[in-house]
Amino acid sequence: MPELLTAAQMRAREETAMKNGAVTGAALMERAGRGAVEATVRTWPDLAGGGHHAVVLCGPGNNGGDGYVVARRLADLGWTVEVFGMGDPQKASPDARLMRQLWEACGPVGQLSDAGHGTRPDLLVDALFGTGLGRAIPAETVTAVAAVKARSGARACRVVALDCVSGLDCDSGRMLLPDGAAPDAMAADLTVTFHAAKRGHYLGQPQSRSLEVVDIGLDHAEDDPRQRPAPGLLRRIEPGRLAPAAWLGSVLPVAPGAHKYDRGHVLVLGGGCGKGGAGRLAARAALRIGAGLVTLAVPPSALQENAARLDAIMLTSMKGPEGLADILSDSRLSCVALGPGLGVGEATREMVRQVAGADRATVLDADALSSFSDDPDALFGLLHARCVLTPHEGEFARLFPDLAEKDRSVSKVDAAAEAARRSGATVLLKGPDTVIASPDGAVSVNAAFYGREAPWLGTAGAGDVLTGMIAGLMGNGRADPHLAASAGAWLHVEAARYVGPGLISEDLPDALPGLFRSLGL
Ligand SMILES: NC(=O)C1=CN([C@@H]2O[C@H](COP(=O)(O)OP(=O)(O)OC[C@H]3O[C@@H](n4cnc5c(N)ncnc54)[C@H](O)[C@@H]3O)[C@@H](O)[C@H]2O)[C@@H](O)CC1
Ligand SMILES: [K+]
Repeated sequence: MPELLTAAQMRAREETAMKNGAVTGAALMERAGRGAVEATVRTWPDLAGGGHHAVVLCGPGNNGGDGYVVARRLADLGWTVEVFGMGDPQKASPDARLMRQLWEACGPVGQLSDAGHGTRPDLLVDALFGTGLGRAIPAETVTAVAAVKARSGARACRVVALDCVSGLDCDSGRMLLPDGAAPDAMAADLTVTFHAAKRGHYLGQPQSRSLEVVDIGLDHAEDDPRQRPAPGLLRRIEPGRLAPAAWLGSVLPVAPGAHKYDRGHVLVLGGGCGKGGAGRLAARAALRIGAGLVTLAVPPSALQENAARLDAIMLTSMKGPEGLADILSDSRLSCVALGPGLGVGEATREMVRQVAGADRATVLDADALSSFSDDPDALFGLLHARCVLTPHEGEFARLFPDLAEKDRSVSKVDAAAEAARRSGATVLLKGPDTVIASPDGAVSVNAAFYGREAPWLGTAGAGDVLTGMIAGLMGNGRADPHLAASAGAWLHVEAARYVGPGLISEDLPDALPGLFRSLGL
């Protein structure tokens, strides 16, 4: 699975290569600019060849340096290129200064304030700011981008951003914009980034429709998605260089000749009469993803309702928390999932105490988390390393108020990592950019961006299904909590995409067989 770098990690990679004498900064910049032009033409083949018109906006740093390379390369291809720059060239790095000079042999550099004059370009190149951004971008850059877009009238020109959309904090995914700017003021159609994607590309609201990573000749760390990510590095959940079947084959309980007991026995604690849908969704997902057996335990009053709805899922009666100890005494139960539909209060707290005390793989969601809003430390005191918490932002804020989204001073990655450290459990913080963090520092992100969008996954019960999927994966014992949560989150999005718009949560577990087939499993 590909790693996602912070700005500092990227700088360190570049500096190491330059110190080793493997490459010069100017050569990296040249490769970046050339790679950006190639990726642009690959994305829009109609832009191949000459005769097109580009406007390139160059910032004061090395991102601007990349922009001057792009301008020169496009001119070499026979394009008409207008370049507008900002900042004092004497203060730029030697590499950026060199690239500006090389461009100046081809054409002038105008003032950013003049970028609105002229005819509609075919391409706008945003080379204003990259990984060196330290604060909100200046208003003049937002004005210049708007002015070039306005040249285009109703037929918007294509926008390519070099390294990132200017204003993107490459570590947190936040947009650092001047007051009054629209959130999507700098939005691009394509981002071409260099060497590896940065964290910010996969966090928050994506500002670019697509993302291309181009190689600039730096070394890549070897990464095997079947292993835990190295602490300190953020991994994007994706099979990467492995085929999905090879990756998921290490996680899914599909070993030939396996007995149903080899595939795990998942216990789901379900809600009372009329509140059983969430538990049933989780139970069905656990069974569909491959658990050998799934038992749903419900209060006696809900037995009839559930008996009428279940076949392969076994049903047992549980007379409140007092009845749980007896059920948990079955040593073949390999994973317990609880929370969806359970209700908030002391009964649920007691169930969590007992389940955590049973020292089994455990997934805690929804009401199992919210029941500890008044005393999160009491929950953390119960948890162990085989627990996975699956909060959405609201549930997360109840357990970790100081890390809550609305006044989060750190990135979502750092918030989830701190939550995992504090709770001693793997924390899966939901969203289109789902972050999974474990107490040992392993962090992964599953982003439904860049062609993996599944907005229809925001539907009632989808979280209950995710709980069941992770429980099913943990129950068979082949995946540790981090890998099970990662694979569960990935499959959850893939299943939603497999079904498409119109999806309801009931569809998700039932999409798994077809999805598995399509993935070659
Ligand atoms: N270092 C290298 O060897 C390479 C760097 N590359 C490019 O270089 C970029 C990073 O370059 P830099 O570190 O120079 O960073 P940037 O080009 O992102 O910007 C840094 C410059 O902008 C100024 N600045 C930052 N925030 C500002 C704000 N809000 N308002 C006004 N000025 C602001 C800084 O003082 C500095 O002059 C990458 O994103 C990538 O595009 C690539 O060419 C690949 C090789
Ligand atoms: K940029």
